[in-house]
Amino acid sequence: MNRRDSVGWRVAVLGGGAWGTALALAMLHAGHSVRLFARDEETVASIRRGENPRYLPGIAIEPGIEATSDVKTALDGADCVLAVTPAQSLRAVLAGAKPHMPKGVPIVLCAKGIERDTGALLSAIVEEILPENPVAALSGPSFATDVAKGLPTAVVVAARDNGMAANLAARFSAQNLRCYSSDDLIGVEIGGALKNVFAIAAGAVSGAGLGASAQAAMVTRGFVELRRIGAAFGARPETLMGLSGLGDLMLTCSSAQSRNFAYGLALGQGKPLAGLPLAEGVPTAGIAARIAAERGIDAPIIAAVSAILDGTITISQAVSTLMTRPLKTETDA
Ligand SMILES: NC(=O)C1=CN([C@@H]2O[C@H](COP(=O)(O)OP(=O)(O)OC[C@H]3O[C@@H](n4cnc5c(N)ncnc54)[C@H](OP(=O)(O)O)[C@@H]3O)[C@@H](O)[C@H]2O)C=CC1
Ligand SMILES: O=C(CO)COP(=O)(O)O
Repeated sequence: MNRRDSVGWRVAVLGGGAWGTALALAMLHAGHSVRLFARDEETVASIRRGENPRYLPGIAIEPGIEATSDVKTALDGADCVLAVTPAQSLRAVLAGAKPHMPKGVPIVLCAKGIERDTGALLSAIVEEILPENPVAALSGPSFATDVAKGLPTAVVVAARDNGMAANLAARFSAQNLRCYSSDDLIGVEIGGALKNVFAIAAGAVSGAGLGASAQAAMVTRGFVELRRIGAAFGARPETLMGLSGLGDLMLTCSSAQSRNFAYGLALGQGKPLAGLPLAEGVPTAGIAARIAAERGIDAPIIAAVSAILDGTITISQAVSTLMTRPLKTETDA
């Protein structure tokens, strides 16, 4: 669909954090009416006042966004639902929303992660809890503050059905949000989930003062691991070379604006980690390491990040282990 043909939808956003609020603004700017569900009354009250100081300080929230702490109200009459809570709480949020979920409307995953306890991709959770709703994912290089400020970026919207992906991409696109479409749902999910693990690693490399060369080498070899795991899940290589793999990796592995990078930075500097903002790569590292081990996928950087986060090895031990692995050709599988 050409974006000119799209008419305003009623979009429900589940999640009143940084990304939920930024996407609510983006949807408003794309011509939709928006209801945002936040479980926290104070967040609802702030958004109604025109701000979300806890999650998006300094950003004005336009009055068109209707905030509510009642999920039924948020979902009533929705044409489309954006799921924007952390990956580890998606299951609980969808279970709470299920009795009020309009039948057949697309659920668009905007979280990035793999469920820690089950190894499930987020699309599998939607399909399990809401089998009557088609699932899509929106991912790519997009810091919430950038999008909320209306700075330009490009993302990808994926669904198994190409027509649905193209329809959603057309409807979500606005002057400063260019949405590409893809039918590689799994590829888009894997790219977004795993880049967070390498963003933590990049931050740790920076924080530990290992140098820009080490950082570039680590991100490049991390991308090899991302592609290996992606291949095992059936992701297409070109998807992982795109916005949701390489694009998001470039963004979050190079900027302390990334919460995952900032988490790694603190780790590398030996600073306290308690109280830092959400870093999705933390739970995803552990489960990704387990998945790689179980499937026999060589992913030493993911294993190292997981072990560092568990406290079983130090960063310098991890570096030593990675640097003394047997030599091989660069393109070995
Ligand atoms: N921020 C960003 O730049 C981007 C984030 N993302 C992804 O989006 C997802 C959400 O991130 P983000 O919005 O930034 O996170 P935040 O930490 O900013 O906000 C999380 C929000 O989810 C809510 N929440 C958490 N658990 C539940 C629950 N069980 N039920 C209802 N609400 C819940 C929180 O509510 P409460 O305040 O009550 O705890 C809060 O409103 C993550 O997967 C992230 O990787 C993707 C692209 C960009
Ligand atoms: O995914 C993001 C940007 O695309 C946001 O990354 P962080 O969660 O690391 O801030």
